[in-house]
Amino acid sequence: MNLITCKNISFTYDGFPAVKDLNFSVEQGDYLCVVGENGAGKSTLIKGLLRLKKPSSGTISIENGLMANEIGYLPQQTIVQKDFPASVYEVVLSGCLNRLGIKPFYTKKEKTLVEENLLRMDIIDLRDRCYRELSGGQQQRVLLARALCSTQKLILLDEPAAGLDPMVTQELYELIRKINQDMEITVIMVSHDIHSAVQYAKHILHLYHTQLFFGTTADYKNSEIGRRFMGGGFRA
Ligand SMILES: Nc1ncnc2c1ncn2[C@@H]1O[C@H](COP(=O)(O)OP(=O)(O)OP(=O)(O)O)[C@@H](O)[C@H]1O
Repeated sequence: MNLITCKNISFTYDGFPAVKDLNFSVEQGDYLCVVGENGAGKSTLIKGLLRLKKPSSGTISIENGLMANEIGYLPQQTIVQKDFPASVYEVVLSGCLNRLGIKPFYTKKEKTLVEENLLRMDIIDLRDRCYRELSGGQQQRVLLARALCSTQKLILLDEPAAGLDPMVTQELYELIRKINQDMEITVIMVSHDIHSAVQYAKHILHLYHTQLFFGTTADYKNSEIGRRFMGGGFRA
């Protein structure tokens, strides 16, 4: 069953094309990696899926009862975000904002959800620590727990492993795999790490200002573009 269907979507900035003619769909339970070189249009697409940026043409259909505010999002980390002066608990609790509705305060239900996700991400011991004092890997676990408070259906991750050392990166990918397999949450992840992308993802979307490939990971590995990109010798 499709969760997201994109038909002929294009995005522009001030009239200049950023990425165009994207046609792909994401099924419930899928794990899609969006790959491509710098400036290919990956983050722009993520902003489109989050409704932060409107396509200049084409349609994005969000289906199967998924509301736009039920998407968990782990943004690309900026210096400012890394320096956020709040406790781990507060950062994770803020992921429940979309559940508040007209309620003025968080209830036991949201607080229980926060505890569950702190446990799932193995960061319960960090709950009272200041977010900005944590290591990069710990910060990403906090942001994953926050994203899981926002959704039971879909998480979007923009370069979650950027700046992490190889061991912490592997641990993070394993956590994301568990979120996908054990919690049955659909994953859409932007990644520069093509080798891990083909190790974990079920589908690959390769962009370079347009769609160069969309299909299963097995087909991507056997494709000309997949072989070239994995070999490091890719030029569009
Ligand atoms: N706010 C903006 N204003 C103008 N142009 C932009 C803006 N954001 C992105 N672009 C342009 O849109 C194109 C796609 O950028 P985007 O950030 O989506 O690529 P990306 O694949 O995510 O790159 P990276 O891997 O470096 O993060 C690029 O040509 C970029 O210069």
